[in-house]
Amino acid sequence: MDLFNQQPIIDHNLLPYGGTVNYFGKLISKKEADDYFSILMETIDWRNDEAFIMGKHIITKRKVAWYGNEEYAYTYSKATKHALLWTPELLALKHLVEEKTATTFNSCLLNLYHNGDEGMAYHSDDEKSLGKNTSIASLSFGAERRFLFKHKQTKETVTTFLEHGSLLVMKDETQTNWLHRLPQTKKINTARINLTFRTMV
Ligand SMILES: O=C(O)CCC(=O)C(=O)O
Ligand SMILES: [Fe+2]
Repeated sequence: MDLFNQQPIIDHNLLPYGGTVNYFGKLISKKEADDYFSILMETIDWRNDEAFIMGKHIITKRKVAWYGNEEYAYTYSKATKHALLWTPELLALKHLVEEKTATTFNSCLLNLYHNGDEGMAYHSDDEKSLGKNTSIASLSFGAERRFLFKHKQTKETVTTFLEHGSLLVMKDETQTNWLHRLPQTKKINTARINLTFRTMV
């Protein structure tokens, strides 16, 4: 056994209480992450996200896509979406993430932020279709962006950075007790792709 070539055990929790967030850092080399970024840009069926919020039809600047083991249907903000079937690259990334986290996932929500003008407001991924205390594994490619957590009761915040080729895992009661967001920033004018692997129940 090569003791110097072992993967470090990721047991550091970014959250002080009420959930578990593990940041695995750069899991994928720069070269490979660059390749994934270009391939995902080209092969994913990117669409502007639609929602009906307080009677208004909203179309986001950010683009999204949804892939899975099956053509799952999912309704949120009164818009119904259907999952597409895995592309070869998404399937390879799913296997990599499953191996690192010892968890299985059956779907993936993808986000494309063209630049720092685009972000995501505070929310929890606590929809019924995800079940309680679900694990969500988030892979990032492209521009490094800040990522924040805010506790629903104490309002305490935790901040981290999501690097090119990195993996972040949110699990246990994280979605019950904490919100998360990707803040907009004037400092970034390049694109970021994010993949969140999830388990639909
Ligand atoms: O872009 C990110 O890192 C987070 C995306 C996110 O929170 C979500 O899709 O629910
Ligand atoms: Fe989220």
